[in-house]
Amino acid sequence: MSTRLKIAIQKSGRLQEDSLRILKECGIYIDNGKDQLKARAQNFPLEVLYLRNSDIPEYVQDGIADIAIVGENVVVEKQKKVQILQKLGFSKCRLAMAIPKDDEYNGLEYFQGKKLATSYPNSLKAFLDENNLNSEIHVISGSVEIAPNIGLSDGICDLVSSGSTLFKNGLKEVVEILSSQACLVCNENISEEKQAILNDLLFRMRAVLAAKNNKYVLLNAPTDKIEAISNILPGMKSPTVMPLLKEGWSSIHTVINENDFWTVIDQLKANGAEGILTIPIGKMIL
Ligand SMILES: Nc1ncnc2c1ncn2[C@@H]1O[C@H](COP(=O)(O)OP(=O)(O)OP(=O)(O)O)[C@@H](O)[C@H]1O
Ligand SMILES: O=P(O)(O)OC[C@H]1O[C@H](OP(=O)(O)OP(=O)(O)O)[C@H](O)[C@@H]1O
Ligand SMILES: [Mg+2]
Repeated sequence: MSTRLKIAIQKSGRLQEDSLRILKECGIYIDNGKDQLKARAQNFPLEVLYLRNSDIPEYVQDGIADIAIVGENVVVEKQKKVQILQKLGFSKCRLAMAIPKDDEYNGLEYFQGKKLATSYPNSLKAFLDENNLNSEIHVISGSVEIAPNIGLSDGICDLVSSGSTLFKNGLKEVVEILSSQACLVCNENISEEKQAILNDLLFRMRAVLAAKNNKYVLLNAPTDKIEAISNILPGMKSPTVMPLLKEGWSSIHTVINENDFWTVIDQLKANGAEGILTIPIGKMIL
C-alpha cells in the first residue's frame, strides 16, 4: 500500500469549512461522505481524519495524525509537542481578559485575588504567573461570558473576535493574552516519505496563500508617466508595459499586495492613471 499523509481536520465547527476549502484550492479533492470520520483524497496521497479541535494537538504529538489544521490558541493551550508550519490566515481571534463593563480597570492588579472563568486554564495560568498575579481559575467548557452574570466569577479569559459576545453579556475586554489564527501543524518525527508529501502540500498551500494577499493590477497611463508610475508600484519584479492603440498611452500590468494597493491608489491617479482594474490571482509561485 502506498504511503498517505494523515491530516486531522476539525470534525465540525468554525475551522472545518475553511480547512477543506484550502485543500480544495490546493487542487486536492476529498471524497466526503456525510458524518464520515475518515476520508481519502482522490488525487493526492492524503487521508483526512475528522477530529475535535481540542483533541488535535495530542493526536499530532502521538503520530495518530501526521499533520493538522487547528487553532493556534489550542496548540498553545494543550502544550503538546507539535511544530507550527504555516499560519493559514483564517479563524482569526484573540484570547483576552474581560471584566464587567462598569468596573473600573486600573491595570493588571485588578485581577489580584479575583475569581476568573475560562476554558483555557493553561494559557490563563501562564499569563497570571508571568505577571505575579494570584487569582482563582474556574474552568468551564463553554459559554464563559455568562460566568460573571451568574455570580460564578469576577472576570473571564476567553476567545474574542468581533467582541459582540462580550458586549451582549455586559463585559469589556481589558487585556489581550494571545492572538490566534488557524495554522498547519506537524508531528515532530515524520518519515522521509511523508515529509516529501508534506513538502508538496506546503508548496501548494503557500502558493494559494500568497495569491490571496495579492491582486493582479491593470491600468492605463500616459506613456511619459510610465517611469513615475513604475516607481510607485511595489510590484513583483518589473511591470509589464504594452502600448495602447491611442497614441501616447500605455497599459501597465503588475501584481500588488492588497494593502499596498490602497495606499498607492491616490499617487497613481495623480500621475494620470485611468481605468484601474484589479483581478484576483488563483495561485502565486514566487
Ligand atoms: N469567534 C471566533 N472567531 C474566529 N475564530 C474563532 C472564534 N471562536 C473560536 N475561533 C477559532 O476557531 C477554533 C474552533 O472553534 P470552535 O468553536 O469551532 O471549536 P471548539 O469548541 O474550540 O473545538 P471542538 O472541535 O474541540 O469542539 C478555535 O480554537 C479558535 O481558534
Ligand atoms: O467576539 P465574538 O465575535 O462574539 O466571538 C467570540 C465568541 O466566539 C466563540 O464562541 P463560539 O461561537 O465558538 O461558541 P462555543 O463557546 O460554543 O464554542 C468564543 O468562545 C466566544 O464566545
Ligand atoms: Mg467555539
